[in-house]
Amino acid sequence: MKIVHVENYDEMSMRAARTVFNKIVESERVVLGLATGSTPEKMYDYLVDMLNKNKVDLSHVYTINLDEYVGLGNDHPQSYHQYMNRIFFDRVPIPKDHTFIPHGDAPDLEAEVERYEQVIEELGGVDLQVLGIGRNGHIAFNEPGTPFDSRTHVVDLAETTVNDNARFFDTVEEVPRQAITMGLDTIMSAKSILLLVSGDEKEEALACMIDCEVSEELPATILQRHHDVTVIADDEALE
Ligand SMILES: O=P(O)(O)OC[C@H]1O[C@](O)(CO)[C@@H](O)[C@@H]1O
Repeated sequence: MKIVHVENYDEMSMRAARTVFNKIVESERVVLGLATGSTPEKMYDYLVDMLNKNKVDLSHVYTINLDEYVGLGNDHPQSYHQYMNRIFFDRVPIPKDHTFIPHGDAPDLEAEVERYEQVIEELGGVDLQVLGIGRNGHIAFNEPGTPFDSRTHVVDLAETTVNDNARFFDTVEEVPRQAITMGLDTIMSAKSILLLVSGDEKEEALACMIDCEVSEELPATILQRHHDVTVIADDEALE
């Protein structure tokens, strides 16, 4: 695991954007695994600037997102579909039919998780997976206790996650209690992983991810077993 220690959120975002940009321009075809949440927001801003300034053609780029809330339709303002449109897809010339996110309002959730795994397989797997980490050590929406061999599945969100994500909704009652998420084994199948960590509220989870024994109680520890993980973390997260 390679740890890149940066000063602050801005530098983390710039470095991450550069890594994704380089991957895009150096590849003939690339599948990016994308994350949502607060952490990657500025990375997307920088990436949009870099792609547009350099007039990069994106017809060879495919994206597959980690997760989506159960019960939110693709048009719901707090859905990850809308987050991705706002922050990235609507701002760059990526073909919309190259972008994939689970459907949180699918009538048959089990069929939806199977469909999503099939999509990943048909794309040929993820080349570069961008990840954040939750305060409780979750990656994507894989909460503590999630089996390491999990593929895309439906999860019950931990109370801490519901509370943490309440800031994106008007009230905590509006936060969905379930999500569809890529599993830990799905994430570990990515060829390389870029984990972004910023802020002192992530300090404990990050320290444990690096040093604790690998355990399903802190899902991110599984990354210790991946052969190509780069962590970009700022001062506050590493202190
Ligand atoms: O970046 P944030 O908003 O702190 O979230 C951390 C992680 O939590 C999630 O938003 C899920 O709760 C992940 O998608 C994200 O990587």
